[in-house]
Amino acid sequence: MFSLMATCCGWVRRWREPVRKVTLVMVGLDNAGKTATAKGIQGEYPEDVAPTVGFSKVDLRQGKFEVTIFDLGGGKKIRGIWKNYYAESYGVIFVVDSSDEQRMEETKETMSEVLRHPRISGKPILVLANKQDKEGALGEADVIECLSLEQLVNEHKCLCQIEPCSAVLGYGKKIDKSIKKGLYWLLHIIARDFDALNERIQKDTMEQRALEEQEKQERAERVRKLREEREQREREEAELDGTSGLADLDPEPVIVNPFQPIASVIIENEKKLEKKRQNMEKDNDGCSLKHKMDHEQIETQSQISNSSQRNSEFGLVENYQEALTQPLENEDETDQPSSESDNGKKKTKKLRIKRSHRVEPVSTDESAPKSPTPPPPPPPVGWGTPKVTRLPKLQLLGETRHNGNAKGSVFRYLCTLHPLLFTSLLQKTFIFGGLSNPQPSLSLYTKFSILFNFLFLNALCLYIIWYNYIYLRIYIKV
Ligand SMILES: Nc1nc2c(ncn2[C@@H]2O[C@H](COP(=O)(O)OP(=O)(O)OP(=O)(O)O)[C@@H](O)[C@H]2O)c(=O)[nH]1
Ligand SMILES: [Mg+2]
Repeated sequence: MFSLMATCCGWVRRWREPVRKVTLVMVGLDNAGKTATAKGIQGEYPEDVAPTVGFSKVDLRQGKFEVTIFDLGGGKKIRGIWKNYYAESYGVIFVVDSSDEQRMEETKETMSEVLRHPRISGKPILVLANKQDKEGALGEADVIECLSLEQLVNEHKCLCQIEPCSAVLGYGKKIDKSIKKGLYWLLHIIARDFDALNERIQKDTMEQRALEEQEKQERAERVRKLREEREQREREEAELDGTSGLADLDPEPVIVNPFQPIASVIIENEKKLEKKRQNMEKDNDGCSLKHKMDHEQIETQSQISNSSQRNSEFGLVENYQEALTQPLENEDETDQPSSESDNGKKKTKKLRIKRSHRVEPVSTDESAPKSPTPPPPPPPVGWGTPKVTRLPKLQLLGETRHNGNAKGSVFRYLCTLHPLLFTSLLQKTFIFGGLSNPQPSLSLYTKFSILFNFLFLNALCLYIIWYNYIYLRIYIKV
């Protein structure tokens, strides 16, 4: 009777207990099965899990506990973040891949590191020897032995429970009972020492937050200093640049600017051409005509360089020279008799263009016999816009000045534009034996067809005449 009453009192006491928020950390090497286990606890299908980068959070209600599990990524590079979660955790779930014997040493070191941490030492730890479903997986005793678990937990005064399990066997209510049992044990231990643990966690959390705040301020200070240093450096560099700008004024070897004005390049090219020509002159001293021609060429080139069509390319200048040389030479040949006959007249030089592909020998020998009928010189062409023989401006008929009357103009216009009229007239004479009838023996059918044709064409012509007459009336006051 008394025992029944005591049990009832226990139930009532537990029922009246406040809801406790508990935070747990789930750690272990990568690929151990942490996320699969967490998913199974949460009631989700534990397969199709990807490696955790950072952490994932699982919330569940277990009796009077609101449990939050931080499933932390187990990769080597992520393990550094584990310590950030130690302060607020009431206990640890350490997942071990029992089937991976080769990584047991690494697992042992990692576990030792965790338990050694001041914010974990003394807190309860649940070791899940996972992947028991796999062939060759180590049993509970082997895992304890491999990890030297007893020694570790004794060393760090941690209450420990090991559960051989498989995270993929089931999930939710059908989760592996070992996982469920292990979780109950952990929560039970936490509940038992909750007040002491809670006090420690509050303290550790405050310290952790203070530490984080301090680190944050230190980081901000570091960033500020770095920024100031950078700004200072930039200012100094700017000042240095300013002084170096003045230093540029000092006479120092000047690097020749490759981008020079186009005019200077042309002048330079002209000088080069002149030098070339002078060399050629030396080779041919006796030729005064050539000298004269060269002089003219140089003059012409200077005109070119002054014109708007300036070109800095040396090659192009040479092309112009070639184009100019040939006409000048030809001109010399053709103008020779006139200059001999009439020296007093002022000679106007005209540039003439020849087709570049036509090559004519330069006649340096003046005494050479000339052809009796020299070819007519090519038409003169200037460097400006060539003169075009313009067509007479089109005018309206009404605006043209004719000697005859306007009606005569209309008739001429119609007769010119519509030869059909004349065709029909010819047909008329042809059929009815007018002026000439070359085929008098035509059949009646042919005559009718021609007559029909004649009538149709006449009608068409009349329509055209009428249309033109109406159209032209607009322009001509008949
Ligand atoms: N056979 C078997 N496979 C499991 C078991 N638990 C997890 N796995 C598989 O092991 C692989 C890794 O599982 P995870 O849960 O991602 O491992 P983890 O510890 O979270 O890995 P990290 O997130 O990288 O730290 C997955 O392919 C799971 O399906 C198990 O009990 N048995
Ligand atoms: Mg994971």
